[in-house]
Amino acid sequence: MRISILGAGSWGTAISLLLAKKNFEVRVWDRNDKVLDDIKLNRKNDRYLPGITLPSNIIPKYDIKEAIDGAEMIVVAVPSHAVRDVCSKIKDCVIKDQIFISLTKGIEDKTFKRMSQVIEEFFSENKVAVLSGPSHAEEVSRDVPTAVVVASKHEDVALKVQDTFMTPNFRVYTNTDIIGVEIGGAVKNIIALAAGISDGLGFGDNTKAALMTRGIAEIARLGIALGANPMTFTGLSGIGDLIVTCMSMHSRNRRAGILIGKGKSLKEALEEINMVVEGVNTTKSTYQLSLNIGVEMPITTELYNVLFNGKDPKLAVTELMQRDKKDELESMLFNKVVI
Ligand SMILES: NC(=O)c1ccc[n+]([C@@H]2O[C@H](COP(=O)([O-])OP(=O)(O)OC[C@H]3O[C@@H](n4cnc5c(N)ncnc54)[C@H](O)[C@@H]3O)[C@@H](O)[C@H]2O)c1
Ligand SMILES: O=P(O)(O)OC[C@H](O)CO
Repeated sequence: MRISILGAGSWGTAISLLLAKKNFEVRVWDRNDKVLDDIKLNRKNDRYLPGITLPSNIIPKYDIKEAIDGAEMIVVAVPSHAVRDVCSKIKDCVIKDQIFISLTKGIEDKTFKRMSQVIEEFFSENKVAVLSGPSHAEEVSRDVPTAVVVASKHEDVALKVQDTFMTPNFRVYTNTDIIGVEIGGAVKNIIALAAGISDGLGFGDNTKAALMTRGIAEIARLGIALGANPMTFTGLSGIGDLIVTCMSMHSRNRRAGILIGKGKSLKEALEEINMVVEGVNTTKSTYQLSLNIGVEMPITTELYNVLFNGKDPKLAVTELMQRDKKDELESMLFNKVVI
């Protein structure tokens, strides 16, 4: 089988390697020719996944149309702000049997669409799946045991993707709740940024546990309001991805947060990380979405003010701590409005 990967960043490259080890023909496209040159000439991607050798059945393609030609699956691995543009580049050459798999974690600015919805807007006749869960590229590329989830409205597609991606060290579960899987994967990046800020400010494990627990409560509140199954937030793309992103030093979101907590500006932090920090754009879109649909998201709101209104992170923490007194179970009664 031929599989096309659009985006040779860390995750696109790690997934290319996983699929290449399964002997698929993997065609990789990236907008950055230097990355493709490195794969072609040196069998490496030093910019995004240093120290990993890439086999010869990962074939770099400089022309995106050539990259998707004859592919049974098209894997979208670009940052969320680029998904619409990439879809528009291939809109005239996709055929309806090709399955899309989104690896991207984000909510589009202004439209508030999940990534699978952006893809479906262009390719309404194609089936779409989403692969998400706690999975840092650096560990997957070293075959560290990892469990993820594939979600699709179409069970046959979820099962096919599960078969295609599963390895002895990469365990893939299926889930039909694509809304919950995408909201969990996108919004945990907001909480990971906040957790990093807490670490950077020198707060402790108690603070981070509080952020994570109250974080999953607000992620679930939003997801359920959008029609997700509450159980999804107890799973790999809910609490699972939240744990790995808030705890791991591989996480770009957490690392950016640490830098901000230590006093760097958002711009300085992003320059230092030099890879996509999805939580920044997702904070903007999610904050606006939560206002639009009336879902209370206090951590997201405070982070929005820190990132975009210059609020002192310490004051944000103080204000989170001093909100009105609450009953825990009542505060977790989820909004039933479905939009
Ligand atoms: N890195 C991980 O461990 C990991 C794991 C799971 C999911 N993800 C998700 O995968 C997505 C991609 O992340 P990544 O870690 O591979 O990012 P990255 O920063 O490592 O690489 C980004 C890639 O996207 C390309 N790109 C950037 N802007 C573009 C544009 N405007 N048009 C086309 N291409 C563009 C870059 O050339 C680069 O190849 C994100 O949504 C991320 O949340 C990442
Ligand atoms: O490095 P991050 O923070 O973008 O997180 C990567 C993945 O989403 C972890 O599952």
